[in-house]
Amino acid sequence: MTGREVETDLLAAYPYLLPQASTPPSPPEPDRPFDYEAADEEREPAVTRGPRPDQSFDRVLDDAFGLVGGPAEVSRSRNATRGAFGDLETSDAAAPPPATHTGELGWPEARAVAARAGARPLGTVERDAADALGAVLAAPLAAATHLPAFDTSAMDGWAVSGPGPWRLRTPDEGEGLAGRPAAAGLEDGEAVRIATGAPVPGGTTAVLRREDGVVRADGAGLACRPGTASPPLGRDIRPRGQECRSGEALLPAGTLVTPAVLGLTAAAGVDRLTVHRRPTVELLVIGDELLTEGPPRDGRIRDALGPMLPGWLAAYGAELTGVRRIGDDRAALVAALRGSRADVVVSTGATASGPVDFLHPALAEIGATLLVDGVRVRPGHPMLLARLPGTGDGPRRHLLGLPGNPFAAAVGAATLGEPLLRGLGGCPAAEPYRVTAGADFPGQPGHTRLVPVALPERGAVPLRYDGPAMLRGLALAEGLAVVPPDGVAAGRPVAVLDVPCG
Ligand SMILES: Nc1nc2c(c(=O)[nH]1)N[C@H]1C(S)=C(S)[C@@H](COP(=O)(O)OP(=O)(O)OC[C@H]3O[C@@H](n4cnc5c(N)ncnc54)[C@H](O)[C@@H]3O)O[C@H]1N2
Ligand code: MOO
Repeated sequence: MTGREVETDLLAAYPYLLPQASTPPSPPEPDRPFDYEAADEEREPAVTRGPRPDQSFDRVLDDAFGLVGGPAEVSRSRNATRGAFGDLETSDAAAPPPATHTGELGWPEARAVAARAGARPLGTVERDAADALGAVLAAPLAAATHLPAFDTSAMDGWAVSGPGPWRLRTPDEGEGLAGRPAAAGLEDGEAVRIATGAPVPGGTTAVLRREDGVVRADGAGLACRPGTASPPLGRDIRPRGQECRSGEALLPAGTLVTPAVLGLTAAAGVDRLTVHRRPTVELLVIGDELLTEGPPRDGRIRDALGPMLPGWLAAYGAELTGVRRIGDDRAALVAALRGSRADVVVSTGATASGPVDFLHPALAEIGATLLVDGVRVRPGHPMLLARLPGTGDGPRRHLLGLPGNPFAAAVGAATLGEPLLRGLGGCPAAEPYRVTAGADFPGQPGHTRLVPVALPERGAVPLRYDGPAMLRGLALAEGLAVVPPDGVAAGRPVAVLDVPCG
């Protein structure tokens, strides 16, 4: 990269910004290895199998459930599909269609399918507030007290009654301290020392701040600092019920329980919360080549997704029950899928069609139903979503299959994992927000691109090292730009998804 390619100010702030799209590619630098990822991307065909972009969404959904082909095939599969996806309306009774490759969906349609799969929350539970962090309120949070619970001093100083000067009570007569009952009521013309947070005594008309009062030499009198007036009625008193009344709804159902919500819950005197049950997730990291420590060696590489995905999935509302590593072994994969009790099994790798990519055959073997089988997105197109076979009256269970390439896996989690997990946890997926594009974002015909971006003042700017197997761009990203097939020109709005950072 040369200084000509990147604006100097942005380069200083974000050393990994992508060069401007209009800039011609620079020749390989002698000390840099050949960029196989970029070369692969260039060789990719513009459009892959799957429905054409102009097809209606209904048609796209039909394709997703294997309803492609002639009328006979449609009528054969229709019922099975109702039992599967539209589990939306019906039971597990109908036999699911086999888990074979179907058609890729467009990015918005795939997200919509994942959102529908998660549309019915898993039920509500009552929890100690501290255990509800990350869950979603299933009932409004109602205050168990007025807030403040009593008239409270907002400053250190003196509670005074009427205009000064005042007779100052001695410490022996009692002072106003936080955590103690209010001092005895004040007569007109009396004052008593008081601390921030202490209940103000009856008869108080204002609090005089410590820096605004002067105590007489004998300690028995108090006056305002020379040149200042007595504080007006109510000054520096927080009146009882200023923030809320007892029983008042402070937060609506559907609110995510954040650390601030826990603080408000405690302040309002509430100990237990009714929340939507968070979906339990088991992470299956698949691949013989994966190491869990040390540098890559003997053709093996480090597992990047075991360390990365738990935080991402938790940010989407998942309650992780475990990370299991399995080799490229179909029987082990089938056993892991059959053995898991998690609401959502998230797997990494084995989605493509390599000799040991066993996810599709394993799903077919256990009778899973493919809801999404590939998405027209770069990277991450082999991602998939399947419904796992029925568990009687229990809640529906799903398999989210993320591609093995690490950035592709992140794109899969953001595309399908977010709407699925948030929905199951009782909270709709966050809509992408709009940001001005700070550079041209070239499109890829027929495909959506998810691009890691920095968000400097001038708008969203793509980061370098965004190849499917790379995490260097993502690790610096403040968002993921959703670039439609025809691209976004600099100065136009571009949709951006949050990158979990918790
Ligand atoms: N003939 C085709 N081959 C491939 C296609 C295709 O359409 N036709 N798609 C490519 C794309 S795109 C992707 S993405 C990958 C998806 O592969 P899999 O999901 O089957 O994953 P693997 O083959 O197991 O691994 C791919 C790649 O990622 C590395 N990997 C896997 N897991 C991890 C991990 N936990 N941490 C770090 N790296 C991981 C793995 O070593 C491979 O290099 O398929 C393409 N092929
Ligand atoms: O190369 Mo793949 O686009 O999904 O990572």
